[in-house]
Amino acid sequence: MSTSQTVKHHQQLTQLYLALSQCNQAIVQSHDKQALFEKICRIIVDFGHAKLAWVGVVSPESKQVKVAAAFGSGLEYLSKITISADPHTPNGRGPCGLAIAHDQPYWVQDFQTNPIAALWHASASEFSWKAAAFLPLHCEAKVVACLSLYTSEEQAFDPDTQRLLIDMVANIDFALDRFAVQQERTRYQESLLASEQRAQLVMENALDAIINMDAAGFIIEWNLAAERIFGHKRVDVVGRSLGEVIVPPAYRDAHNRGLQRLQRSGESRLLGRSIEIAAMRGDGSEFPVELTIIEIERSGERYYSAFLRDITVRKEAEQRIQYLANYDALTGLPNRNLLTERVTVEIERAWAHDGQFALMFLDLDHFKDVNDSLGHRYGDSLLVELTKRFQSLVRPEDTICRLGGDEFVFLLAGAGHDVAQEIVERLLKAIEQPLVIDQYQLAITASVGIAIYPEDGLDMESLQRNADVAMYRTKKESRNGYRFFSNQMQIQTARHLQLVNALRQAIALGQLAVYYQPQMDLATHKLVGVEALLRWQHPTLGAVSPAEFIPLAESSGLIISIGSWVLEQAVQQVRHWQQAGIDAICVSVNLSSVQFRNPGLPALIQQILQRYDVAPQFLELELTEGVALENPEGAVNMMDTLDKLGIRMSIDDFGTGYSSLSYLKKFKVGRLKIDQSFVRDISTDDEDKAIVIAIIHLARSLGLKTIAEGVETAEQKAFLLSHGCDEIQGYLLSKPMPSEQATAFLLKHQ
Ligand SMILES: Nc1nc2c(ncn2[C@@H]2O[C@H](COP(=O)(O)O[C@H]3[C@@H](O)[C@H](n4cnc5c(=O)[nH]c(N)nc54)O[C@@H]3COP(=O)(O)O)[C@@H](O)[C@H]2O)c(=O)[nH]1
Repeated sequence: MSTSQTVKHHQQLTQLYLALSQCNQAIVQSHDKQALFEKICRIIVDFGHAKLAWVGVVSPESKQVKVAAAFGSGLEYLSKITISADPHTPNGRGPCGLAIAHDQPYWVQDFQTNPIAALWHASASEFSWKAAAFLPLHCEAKVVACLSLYTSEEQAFDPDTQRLLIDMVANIDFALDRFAVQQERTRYQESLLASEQRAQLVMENALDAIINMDAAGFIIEWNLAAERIFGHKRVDVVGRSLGEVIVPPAYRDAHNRGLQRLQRSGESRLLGRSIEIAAMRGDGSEFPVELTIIEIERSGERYYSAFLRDITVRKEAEQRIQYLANYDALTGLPNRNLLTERVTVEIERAWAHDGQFALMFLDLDHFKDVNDSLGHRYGDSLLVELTKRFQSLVRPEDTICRLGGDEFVFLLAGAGHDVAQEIVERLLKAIEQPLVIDQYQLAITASVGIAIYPEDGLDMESLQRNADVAMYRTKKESRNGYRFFSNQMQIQTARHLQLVNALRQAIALGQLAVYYQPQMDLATHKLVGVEALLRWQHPTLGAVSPAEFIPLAESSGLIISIGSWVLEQAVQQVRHWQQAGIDAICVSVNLSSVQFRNPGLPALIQQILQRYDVAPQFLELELTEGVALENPEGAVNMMDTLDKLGIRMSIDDFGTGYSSLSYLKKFKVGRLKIDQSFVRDISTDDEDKAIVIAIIHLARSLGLKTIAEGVETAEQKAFLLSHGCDEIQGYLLSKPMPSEQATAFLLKHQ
């Protein structure tokens, strides 16, 4: 190198050192990379004798290099070019792109001729650039930008210059790292601030009480919800122990023990779990809360956040639901659910100690009448009043349950037959005492059935079923009384079930038949009628008595279809007889109360009579006293309607029931049938004689005829004739006969 060249080189290096020192000052003074890039470009041009310097930032996604800062001549050149760092595109394979892609400085000492810079030769000659350098800039060890500088001299970047520029770039890299750290720190601080502000907002607007404590359990934060829920102001509680402020005295020891364990071992059964506990308000009142505690570690210190929700309303609702699930809303008595639980406990107890207990079913007699006549309000009041009486009569260990309606069940703990009997008699006596509700004096009775564990059942279901069976037996036989369950009842219940099931199909299977028993006028000795009597011949059960199956047909509702069928058979039979020349015979058909209450009865009878073209006076309906007197007003109306249709009616089994003479006068009946129980011993029993004579006189005074049933002997017949009885029916004449036999009988005796 010549002397002049050496001097020039020396000057050039001096300039570059100056540029490096300026650059370092710029690094110290700049607060962000944009400002730094701008200063760097200016320094390189001003002190480094470059014609142009620019910094291009690489987009991580598109790899496009965008000018971030530039200084020097030929700035317009930068607006024309597109540079990329993607080596798959032509402008990505230039010196700038390669420097970025390979992460290495790229020195182009002959910029106007070097083929790598071919795309930029024209611009280079336009702006007289001879050499150029491209140096990747880094941030956190990644290439993020490129510093490009152009000189007017070829071969401008000798090794010393290159080293100085590389040092400069290393310093810029250091500055970029620092900016990144600062930026990250600023972002973190901003987000920390934001999250603290958010946390504060959440805390103050939370519906739940949020209480922060230090590790010793002293309150450090107390939000607005805590003020509202506990009735303590923040200023009054911060610094105080949580236990002292919100834990009721009864639980404070336990709270303190838990806190000590937490301090000792860092463990608590409460941490991170949600539990329900009792808390205390400022006024000392206790209330239930749901509590969750979490642990927070801040700068090596442990803190605790307690979240507390007032669950008073929820607890009350739960208690109400629990109550409704187990108690009857009207009387407050346990319901079936609770009874089941208590019976289960009682069974376990009795099983373990070889003990016993009683289950008692109580059903009020004719309670429906109270509801129907006075309204449900009175029905309800009656149940409530009776409940009070029951409660005063049982022992504390007993359970009274209302199943619904007028059905009560008593679980008499440890009670055997004698205790149960003593209690039920007390109860029945108490029920009988009239109850005064408003202006009404109500008299009611009850029917009770009792089953004893273990003889009448080992489980709730069988005890309940058997007590029910016994109760129904009481209802059927007497009402206002009680029965203990017996095996006989069980057998009967099973038979009843069997009969009802068989009866359902009896008509369809042709098992039913109507028999006819003749009736004779005592004065004329002429046959005046027949009674239609139903017979059931079952293939395996044999002949089933109507005395047994008619009540079952009534209680199961089957009597409606069976009764209609009997009516139709009887009327059809009359038609056949009339066609056969037997024309003065009236058929009497027994009518059950269920049929008699059916408003469709008159229309049904009319249809049947029309269908067989039989005049109404050839049909008589036999009603028992009970049927007629169950609802006398309704009976009078029904009888009036039937009477208007020309149908005859009689009162069956007269004398066995309680006859109201005032109603009897209003009933449109033509005959009273003297019950066979009075006829049976008429020759020997003076009382029966007197009753029969009285019935005959009564009938006569009301303008009614009398017919005696069950007449078996000539003696009975003679007695009845001598006392003015009009007609007789009984084995003396004939037993009930099937249709053909009855036809032959009538033909023979007419
Ligand atoms: N609702 C309906 N009830 C009916 C119907 N068919 C019959 N019944 C009722 O069933 C009860 C029993 O009837 P039954 O076994 O037929 O007994 C009747 C006669 O057979 C019997 N009787 C007749 N004469 C004598 C006699 O001289 N001695 C004697 N020991 N028994 C005799 O008496 C019963 C008469 O019944 P009733 O006149 O109706 O009181 C019975 O209550 C029938 O009413 C039906 O279709 N529907």
